[in-house]
Amino acid sequence: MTKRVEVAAGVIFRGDGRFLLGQRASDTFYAGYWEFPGGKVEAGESPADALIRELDEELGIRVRAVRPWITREHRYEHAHVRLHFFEVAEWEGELHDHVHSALSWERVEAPAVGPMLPANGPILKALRLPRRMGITHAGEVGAAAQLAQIDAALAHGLKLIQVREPGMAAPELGAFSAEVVSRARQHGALVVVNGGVDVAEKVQADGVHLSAAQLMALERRPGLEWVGASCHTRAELERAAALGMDYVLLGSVLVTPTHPGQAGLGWERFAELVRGLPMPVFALGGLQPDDMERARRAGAHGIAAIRSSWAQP
Ligand SMILES: Nc1nc2c([nH]c(=O)n2[C@@H]2O[C@H](COP(=O)(O)OP(=O)(O)OP(=O)(O)O)[C@@H](O)[C@H]2O)c(=O)[nH]1
Repeated sequence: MTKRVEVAAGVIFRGDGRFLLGQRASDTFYAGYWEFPGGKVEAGESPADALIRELDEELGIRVRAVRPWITREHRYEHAHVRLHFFEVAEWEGELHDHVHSALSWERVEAPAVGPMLPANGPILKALRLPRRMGITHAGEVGAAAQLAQIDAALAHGLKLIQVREPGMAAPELGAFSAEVVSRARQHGALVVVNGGVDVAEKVQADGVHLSAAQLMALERRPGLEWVGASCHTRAELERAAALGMDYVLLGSVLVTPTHPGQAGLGWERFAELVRGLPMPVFALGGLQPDDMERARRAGAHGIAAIRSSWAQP
């Protein structure tokens, strides 16, 4: 039987948005491959404590705060590893590497070094996913007003939009989505369309967003670059993981104006539900831009919002 290994690894960002990779030394498995700093969890240690220890031993830095992010399993020839990825939120000290043959600060859009450890492909893809998702509500404000709000938000740096217009019939949804895609392209932003794979493909969106019901009925992941789904329960989250979704939305975290009588999950329950998942999770439901840190400390990749995404800054 292959041995099972728990590993903690950290994504360390610096001020210009680049993140750190290390090249494995010549006396290890996969020598020359690139990895996130980290290492094995020792008996009696939590993955977060292991990461703090490893980053001190490997890089000589003292980590003050980590955020749980994604957990993935991979079978190597030598071991079956479970990788607990964290984002390193606060650290001190100067980097002095003690274990890698080289270090490199890389851009999330396109890391230039390689090859990467085989388990890390989905992690690098997840890093490309923006932290904020704006969800449209043209059904409420009208298509022209929504497009104007999108232009303003794109100009202010929004990089991910979900077109969600349950009131539009297919032709109208197609025309509206095509408008959103053409505007987003000019800003290098991604668009996922909620409303079926056909519409998403027809308008050449970057991806498709599935409802929880569509997710539960799905047999295999559609072929678009980004496929995500809305989830409310652990069973839906597990189904999304099994089908290889690139991201999910989980909510409602707080009480929202659209569902006033419905209690929110709250951050504690949110954190419990997302623990150990292999894909990034956006927190959704009554959130404001400055809820970002709270969400990430609870294990979210970022936040998704309707109203607060389109409010004038
Ligand atoms: N640190 C780190 N390990 C990773 C990443 N991705 C990944 O698959 N791994 C795997 O997780 C394990 C990390 O263990 P390690 O770095 O403590 O140990 P190692 O393989 O160098 O061996 P050793 O400590 O026994 O000498 C290795 O099997 C490695 O291939 C990653 O991004 N960072």
